[in-house]
Amino acid sequence: MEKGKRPNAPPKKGMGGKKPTDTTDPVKNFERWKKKYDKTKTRVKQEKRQKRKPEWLVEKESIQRLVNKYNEINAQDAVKFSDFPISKNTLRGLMEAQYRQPTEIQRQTIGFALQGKDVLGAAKTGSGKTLAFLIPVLECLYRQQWTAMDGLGALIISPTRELAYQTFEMLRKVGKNHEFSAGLIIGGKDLKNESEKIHRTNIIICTPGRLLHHMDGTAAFHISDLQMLVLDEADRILDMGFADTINAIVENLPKTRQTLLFSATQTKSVKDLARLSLKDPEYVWVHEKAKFSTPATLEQNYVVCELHQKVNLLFSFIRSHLQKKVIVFFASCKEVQYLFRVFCRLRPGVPILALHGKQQQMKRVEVYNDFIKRKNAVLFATDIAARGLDFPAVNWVLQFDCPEDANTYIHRVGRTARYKEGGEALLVLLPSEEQGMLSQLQEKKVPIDRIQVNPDKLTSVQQKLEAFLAQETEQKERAQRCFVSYLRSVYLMKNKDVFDVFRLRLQEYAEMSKKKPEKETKYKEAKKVLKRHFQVNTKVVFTEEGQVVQQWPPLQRTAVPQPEEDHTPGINVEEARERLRREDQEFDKLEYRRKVKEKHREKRLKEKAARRDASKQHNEEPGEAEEVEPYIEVDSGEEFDPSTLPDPDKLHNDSEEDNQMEECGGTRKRSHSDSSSCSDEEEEEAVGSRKRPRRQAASLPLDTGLSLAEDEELVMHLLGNRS
Ligand SMILES: Nc1ncnc2c1ncn2[C@@H]1O[C@H](COP(=O)(O)OP(=O)(O)OP(=O)(O)O)[C@@H](O)[C@H]1O
Repeated sequence: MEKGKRPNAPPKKGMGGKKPTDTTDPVKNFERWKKKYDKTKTRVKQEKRQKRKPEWLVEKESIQRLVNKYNEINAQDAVKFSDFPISKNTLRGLMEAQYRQPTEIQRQTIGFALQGKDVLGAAKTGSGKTLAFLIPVLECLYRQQWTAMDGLGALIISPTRELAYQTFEMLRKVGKNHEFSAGLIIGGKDLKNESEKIHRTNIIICTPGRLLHHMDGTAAFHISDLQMLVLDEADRILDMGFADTINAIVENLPKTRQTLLFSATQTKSVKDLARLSLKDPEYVWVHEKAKFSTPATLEQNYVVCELHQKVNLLFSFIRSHLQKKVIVFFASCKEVQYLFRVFCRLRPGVPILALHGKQQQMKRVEVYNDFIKRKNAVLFATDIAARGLDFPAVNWVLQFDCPEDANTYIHRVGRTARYKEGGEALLVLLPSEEQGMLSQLQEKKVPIDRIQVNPDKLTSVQQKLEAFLAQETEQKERAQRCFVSYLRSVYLMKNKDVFDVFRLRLQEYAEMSKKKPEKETKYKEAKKVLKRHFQVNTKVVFTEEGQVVQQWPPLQRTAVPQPEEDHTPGINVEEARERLRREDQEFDKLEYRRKVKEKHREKRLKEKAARRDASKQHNEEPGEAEEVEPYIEVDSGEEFDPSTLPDPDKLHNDSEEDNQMEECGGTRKRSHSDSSSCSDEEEEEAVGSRKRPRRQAASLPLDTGLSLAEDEELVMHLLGNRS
């Protein structure tokens, strides 16, 4: 008997009142040992068997285990990516790229997509839509153990090259542990090289025009096994005139595919596209009930500013935000090109970059990467940068020109305040645009306040601009074209409540200011400017015999007699301005007369052709009614189609900016770039209805697509304002 123990004391109770294990009973001990031994033996046996299995079988079994869990997915409870039945390879890729927890759109989409459903997804800008479709793409191909031999498995269509490039980079990051091949098929790259590789590519990220090109012309391009189609920024794809292209592409894809369609904004055309391309889709509209349609961390304001003060406002803004990263949006390529040059010369003290649709592809990528890397810089851009681009740490978005509509506004401001970060946005409105734009923004749940700018506090760059223009005829020409291009873009805007070219105060804008300072002051100012040694870029081309070749676009020939030579030192700005004004008037009148003549001639030809057709039809039997195809209509058709308008510069066969300064600020660097003018909807791959008339326009006399009376009204208005 043990010391201190009462003989009749009850046995001590363990947890739950169980009796303590009796270690003295040999039979029970043996049974316990046997059980453990059997368990270990089975495990070891299993492991051995597993080891003997070929790798593909092990993988197949693990895939099957994942697939079995698809029906149990509970998106509401998913906190980490690992809460979804996702392959180890994808999970590792996500972790390595520092993505641990899914965002709302990812949480709500991934489950449906894994279950094989079609999804129509919408969420605010910067909310992580890219991963919401990249993860299902990777899983879809992994599930099927897709290899290079299987060819194309997934197709991701983006509206712009930059967005396609960005998605490609993201795919490379999160998909790096898989063995799929991926390719970027966008315009501006070597078509032959693409064609050679295309049949071995499993995931293609592309822009619509280029894709159609390959579908039509590359023999090795097979899409019959396609498993998944993704349409990213679908509304933008349609806005850019790619509806027919997308229709043609979708028609050629196998019906058994899965389709995911994403956009930050929903439009009627997206719904039409969804109807045609998706089967019983799941609608994932993450922020449908949100109070505002823009990120909560974004602060938004607008200012009302007269047209002729806008450049001063921009300069003053940049000067007071030198340590920030800013994107400035303009309405057309011409404006970006012209103001980029002007601001380079003004040297605001921060690097300025320019991104627009008519730069060479290499240049575009270079600018894109450059802006990503910089801590403080200003990017002048057209709407090619408005959608989807994920530049890190952008502090400000300034909209120099009013956006086409509230959706474009939302996408533009979405370049800042991305994924939980903060950001600020400033919209510059003309007095005539204020009411119409504000009511649109309110309707779209955009919280925006008006702020006042004291005009006296603005730095005027007026004098400097005048000095540049007086120094450089070419620059003056660009300014004119920028002006016309701006007016044209305003004239072509559909929403006339906001954009009314006839309410613009053009005279002030054309002259920048009516105020005439003292003559002496101007002279002094011009001398000061000269002292600062502004470099003037000129390009002179010689023939082999050493003769100077006429520049292209042709310089505006002098239409007024040359004044006698002025021997005063420096520039007589007043005199130069007056002469330029008179030249403009004369030149415009001559041009106008020529265009009207052309127009009449063209009209006569058209009428003749119509008469010929009519008589032909009369002789023919009446045919059957045209078959109606279920294609998507983007526009109502009542509206005027701006794509039928040529760019005024196409008439000049614009190849002006060979020797363009592409970046300026701290360091000045010269580089070659092709650039001609375009407004930005003119992404050069646009092969749909928008592009073709444009190409023809380059060789035809000016056809604005408007009626003769409308043409005359617009031109008379412009001339009237300038005389
Ligand atoms: N789960 C996540 N965890 C952390 N960061 C994320 C996550 N998902 C996305 N991000 C980051 O959020 C940013 C925005 O993502 P993304 O570009 O996919 O947004 P978006 O919704 O497509 O925006 P937009 O509508 O402007 O195209 C990116 O920088 C991305 O790296």
